[in-house]
Amino acid sequence: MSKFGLLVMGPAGAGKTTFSNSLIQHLQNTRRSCFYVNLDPAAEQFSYQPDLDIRELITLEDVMEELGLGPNGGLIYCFEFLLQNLEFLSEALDPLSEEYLIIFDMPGQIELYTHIPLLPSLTQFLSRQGPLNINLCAAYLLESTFVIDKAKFFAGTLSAMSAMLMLEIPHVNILSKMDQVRDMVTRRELRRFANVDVQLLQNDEDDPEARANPMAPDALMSGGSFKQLNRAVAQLIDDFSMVSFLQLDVQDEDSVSAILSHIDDAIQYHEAQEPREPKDEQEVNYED
Ligand SMILES: Nc1nc2c(ncn2[C@@H]2O[C@H](COP(=O)(O)OP(=O)(O)OP(=O)(O)O)[C@@H](O)[C@H]2O)c(=O)[nH]1
Ligand SMILES: [Mg+2]
Repeated sequence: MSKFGLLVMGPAGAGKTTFSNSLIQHLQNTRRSCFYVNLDPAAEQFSYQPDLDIRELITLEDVMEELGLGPNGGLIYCFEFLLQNLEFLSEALDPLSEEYLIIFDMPGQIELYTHIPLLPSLTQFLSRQGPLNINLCAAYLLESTFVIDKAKFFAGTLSAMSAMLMLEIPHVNILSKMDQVRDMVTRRELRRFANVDVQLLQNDEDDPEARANPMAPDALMSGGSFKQLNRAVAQLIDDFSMVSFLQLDVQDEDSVSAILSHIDDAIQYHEAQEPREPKDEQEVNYED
């Protein structure tokens, strides 16, 4: 039988730990079991004490001090060390039953999600292709405040897409910290960002505000070669047409619950919890 797990990923400060905590709170409120794994070797404080913590194996601080590495090199060393000591994960996770949702709270270094092949190796080990046989889903968080600066938003969208393509596991993208943008952007506009309407990236050519303030980020985006780059990025995202975002407000339990429903669907959690039908007696007789 397989287990269930969620990799909470995304750039630094996107709200991964806060989301993990609100998810744990919601799971507890709805009497579901969860197992919280911190995989950030530089994490400092937690509202919920992790059930398993990479810092018991290795910490970024020790690596930086003892090997003289910087924070990014140090993080890569920590993940390589984890991959050489996978029994640290399997000893804790193997005994868990399929009722548990295992939440992996990941670090925010963006290179982990773009070009370094450490996460694919880790997911391979955790997922159904590996010995732990976990039905895994990735949740990629992007700060909703990025919608204020379209170039930033689309750069973030590309990083989400890169993680999706690299990990090859079910994936939900989430715009986090929605409380921070509700008063700044209309619902209609937010919907366009959530559905990744690539026209948003191309419309600035006719934007009078951009023309009035040529140094504003949106105006810079409409300059010659940048315009061409934007068109190419828009085309790329459009070609894949598989990026959209759910909207998360951690203060609102309904919002957390709606996101969990998407995750449950992706990992087919409820199907596994349904009691299995006893074999039809007639069918057994017929087979006999
Ligand atoms: N207003 C608001 N602030 C938030 C929300 N989620 C997180 N924050 C704040 O954003 C900051 C970063 O949140 P974290 O949850 O630590 O983000 P993280 O992605 O785990 O960060 P790293 O692990 O350092 O990459 C903290 O100051 C949080 O209080 C949110 O939904 N709304
Ligand atoms: Mg964190």
